[in-house]
Order: sequence, then C-alpha cells, then structure tokens
Amino acid sequence: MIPAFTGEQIRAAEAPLLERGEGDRLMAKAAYGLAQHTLRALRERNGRTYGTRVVALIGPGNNGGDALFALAKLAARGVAAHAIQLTQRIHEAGAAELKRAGGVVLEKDSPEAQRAIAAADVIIDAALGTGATGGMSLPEVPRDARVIACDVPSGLHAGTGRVAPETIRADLTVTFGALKSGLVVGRGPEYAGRVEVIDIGLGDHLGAPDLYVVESADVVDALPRLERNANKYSRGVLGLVAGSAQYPGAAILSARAAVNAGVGMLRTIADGLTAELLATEVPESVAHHGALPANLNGSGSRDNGLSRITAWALGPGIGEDKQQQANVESALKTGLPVVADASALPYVTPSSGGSHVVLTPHLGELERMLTAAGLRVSRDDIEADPVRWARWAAVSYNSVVLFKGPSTIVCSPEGFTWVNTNSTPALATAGSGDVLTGLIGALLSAWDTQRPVNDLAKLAAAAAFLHGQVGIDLERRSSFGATALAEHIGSPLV
Ligand SMILES: NC(=O)C1=CN([C@@H]2O[C@H](COP(=O)(O)OP(=O)(O)OC[C@H]3O[C@@H](n4cnc5c(N)ncnc54)[C@H](OP(=O)(O)O)[C@@H]3O)[C@@H](O)[C@H]2O)[C@@H](O)CC1
Ligand SMILES: Nc1ncnc2c1ncn2[C@@H]1O[C@H](COP(=O)(O)OP(=O)(O)O)[C@@H](O)[C@H]1O
Repeated sequence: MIPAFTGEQIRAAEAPLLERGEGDRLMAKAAYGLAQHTLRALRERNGRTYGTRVVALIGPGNNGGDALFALAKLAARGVAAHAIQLTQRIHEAGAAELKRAGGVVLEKDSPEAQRAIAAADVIIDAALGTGATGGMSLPEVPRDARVIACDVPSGLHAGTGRVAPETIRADLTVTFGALKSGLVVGRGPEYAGRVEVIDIGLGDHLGAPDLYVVESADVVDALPRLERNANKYSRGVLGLVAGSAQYPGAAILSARAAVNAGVGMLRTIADGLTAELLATEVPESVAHHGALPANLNGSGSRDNGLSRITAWALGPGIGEDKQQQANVESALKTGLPVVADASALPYVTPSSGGSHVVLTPHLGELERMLTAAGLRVSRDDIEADPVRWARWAAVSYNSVVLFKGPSTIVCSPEGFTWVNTNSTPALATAGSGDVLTGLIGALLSAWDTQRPVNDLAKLAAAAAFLHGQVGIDLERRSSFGATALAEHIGSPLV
C-alpha cells in the first residue's frame, strides 16, 4: 500500500521542520530530486543532457523556489536553463542561485520567454504547488516538449484531484515528501502522468495518511487461501441474483467471472431466457428457478440447497424485473456477505447495510445513493471531490463502498480509504462492471464474517486491482470486451 496525503497534511508535516529552520534543507532535497529526474528525461528524449534546453515556469512560492534551485543544478551540467517569471515576486535565493550558475530569468510576456518556451526540450511546471488557491494564468506549452510538474501540476488540487481549466498536463510529476491524494484520484492521474516520490525527510512528521493506493503485494494478502482439504461447499457458495428478460447477458458475465475466479459453487437465481443461457454458457452454475423464499433463513430453504449459500452477488442486469427485485430483498434479509451492484443498489438501506456489505456504484449510481440518503449532491460535486463523497456513502449506508471509475475508490464505514489506479480506459466497456461483481462475489463467498470491515474493504480494493490487471493484460493482446474479461478474470489468481 502506498500512503497518500492531502496538501494540508504535507504542509502540517513540514511545519515543525520549517520552525526548526530546516526549510532550506528540505528545498535542497526537493530540488536535487527534480533535477535528477529532469536529467533523466533529457537523456531519454535527446540522448544527452549537455546543450539541451530546459524552461521552468516559476510562480511566487516555494514550489517556484524548488524549480529555481533545480534549474541552477541543470545549468551547472551544461543545460541551457531558463526561468520564466510568472509573478512579480519569486523565490529570491533560488533566482540568485540560478543566475550564479549561468541560468537566465525571463519576464513572462517577453519575446525571449516565448522563444525559450518554443525551443524547450523539457518544461518544468513550477507555477503553484500545495499552496495554490485556484488556478493561475499559464503560458501555452509546445506539444512536443516533455512536461515535468514540480510537486503537483499547477492548478491541480493536491487533495481532491480537481483541476483548474488552465492546468498543464504533465508527462511526469516529481512530488516531494509523500504521494499526494490529488495525484491518484479525480482528474489527477490524467494531469500528473507518471509520478515519482522524492523523500525529503518528513518521516515521522507525516501522520495517518488520507488514503492508500493498492499495490500487487496487497492483493496477495487480501485474497482467501485455498485449503488443501477444501471441498466445493467449504470454498464458498455464491448466490447470484442477476439477469432479466431485458438484460440476460449481464448474468452470464457475472456468472462466468465468478466461476473463473474460483468460486466453490455458483447458484444462479434466474428464470426464462437468462436461465436457458446460463445452462449452456456457464454449465458450472447450478440454477434456482422461481422466486426465492421471502424468509431464506427459515427451514423451507434446506431442501433446495439455498441454505448452503455463503454470500450473494446482487443486481447485474435485473433491470425492472419485479421477481428479481423481490429476490434481492430476500437475499439482503439473510445477513450474509453481499456485493450489490446496479439495480440492486436502491434496495440497500442503512439498516440492511453492515460490515458484510460491499456496494459498487458508478458515478450516476453514487449520486442516486447519496440523494436517497438525504444528501444534496450533484455529479459535478462528486467529480470535484470523489473521495469525500465515497466516504459519505460508506458512512451513510454503513457499508463498504467501491466507487467505480478511472480510479476506483474503496471506502470503509470506519473512514479508511483505498484507491486502485491499476486500470485502463479499455475497461470502460459495457459489462465490465458485471464482471467485477462476479469476481467480488466469488471472493466474498469464502469471506470469514468475523473479520473486520476494513479487511473487507481491502478485499474489494484487491478485486478492483485484479480486474484492472486483467484489463491491462488483455489490452496488450488487443482482444477486448467484457466476455474476454470474464474469461480471463481468474488469470492473476493462478
Ligand atoms: N514548505 C517548504 O518548506 C517546502 C515546500 N516545498 C515546495 O513548496 C511548495 C509549497 O510552497 P508554498 O507554500 O510557497 O506554495 P506554492 O504552491 O509554491 O505557492 C503559493 C504562493 O502562490 C500564491 N498563490 C496561490 N494561489 C495562487 C493563484 N491562483 N494565483 C497566483 N498566486 C497564487 C500564494 O500567495 P497568496 O495567495 O497566499 O498570497 C503563495 O505566495 C510545495 O508544493 C513544494 O513544491 C518543498 O520545497 C519542500 C519544502
Ligand atoms: N476510464 C476508465 N479507466 C479505467 N477503468 C475504467 C474507466 N471507466 C470505467 N472503468 C472501470 O470499468 C468498470 C465499469 O463498470 P460499470 O460502470 O458498472 O459498467 P457496466 O455497468 O457496463 O458493467 C469499472 O470497474 C470501472 O472502474
């Protein structure tokens, strides 16, 4: 897990060090890291560093100071180093150091500045860092220059990932002290490019992080282990309430994903065309036809095998089907672990939620969930601060909320947050969410309900990582679609 912090948290961690007069040392470390990465980018782009051209856009604060000191180091290595002064005031000591090293400071609107920008091999964006309050007018940068953002792309909010309109897209962001949340959620990944973290020695001053980014090692920890003496029932039986006359395909995708993820047994609750298709397309599934008993915990369920179900996956493709909606309600009443998606989400209430429930809304579904919980919120509000609203949903529904999108945000009702960025836009295809529901369902069927809710959230985040990894693998092989995704969903597990 990679911890990530808001801009305020980083500034709070820096504060005691600044009070002790260590500001220059911190800035020197940041500048050194920025200079090293700029040299690497120059070598990659030009095959050399000597005689290359670097321009830095310099704002009024310490972010500009970092870049001025970095430029001075580059000038000393034979790089033509130009600082473009965007504001009346810039970091004085940094500017003096740059001039001493042979670099140049240019006025923003001067013809020299425009020529330097047009000829730059690398542009460092150091207009604003964590001290930004909104955006700033920034010059246009040529398309073929590599852009390196200093700490955060200027205009990107370090905590939320919200961007001001003039924010420049970076190829690389060299960030100081620790990862910033805004680089991994919202529009952050789109604007930050690759992210490199430079340790500037904040160490113990950093408190509890804002969130954690999931890595492959976390996935191994979160997944259930296959016991040597396992049998199909002990491995877990997933009840899948999915599909309708209108959307039978969603049930096939979820079912196939659950089987390929290694569920012990899959019981599908479906009728009509969905049931017929499941019988041929997913022969491993065991069908239950007709309505579920309203009281599944009662003795009536013993004979039909429903009592063996250990977890539920609810919602893919049930649409407006009244019987499937009633089945969702019956399943929710069992108190078993549940993953609820799509049309099942409206049936989850704060009282049916709990430490065994995972809700998987996309943006529109999250908006509806929050509105139903009495919160006044628009899609724009959610997009501007997705972590905040995913947390509200987790607390309001007392459940794990996995908010799907380019970055998937998983919140536990206890306030912890995990983010999966291991993904690809190729996953933005109809049915890929159904596959995720089947995968989570399979993992939930082996879930030990005594474990804490934060572990359940980690399991859901691990599932998002695996789902993303399969997407990435398939994208490379050029065949893509939710069917291929479901077929390969187990591949990272073996
Ligand atoms: N602290 C440290 O020692 C270390 C910090 N480090 C580095 O410092 C960065 C944080 O530095 P910072 O606090 O100076 O903030 P930064 O983002 O450079 O600029 C704030 C200035 O901009 C101004 N301003 C704000 N918004 C504006 C706007 N829209 N348009 C125009 N102006 C605007 C604002 O003025 P104000 O509006 O407050 O009067 C203020 O003067 C951090 O990201 C990292 O790179 C590292 O060196 C490690 C050690
Ligand atoms: N631009 C994107 N980049 C990466 N992953 C994405 C992107 N857009 C969507 N996804 C992922 O694709 C899946 C889409 O799920 P969902 O919206 O439920 O689709 P559907 O209902 O069609 O199955 C989610 O796992 C989501 O995180």
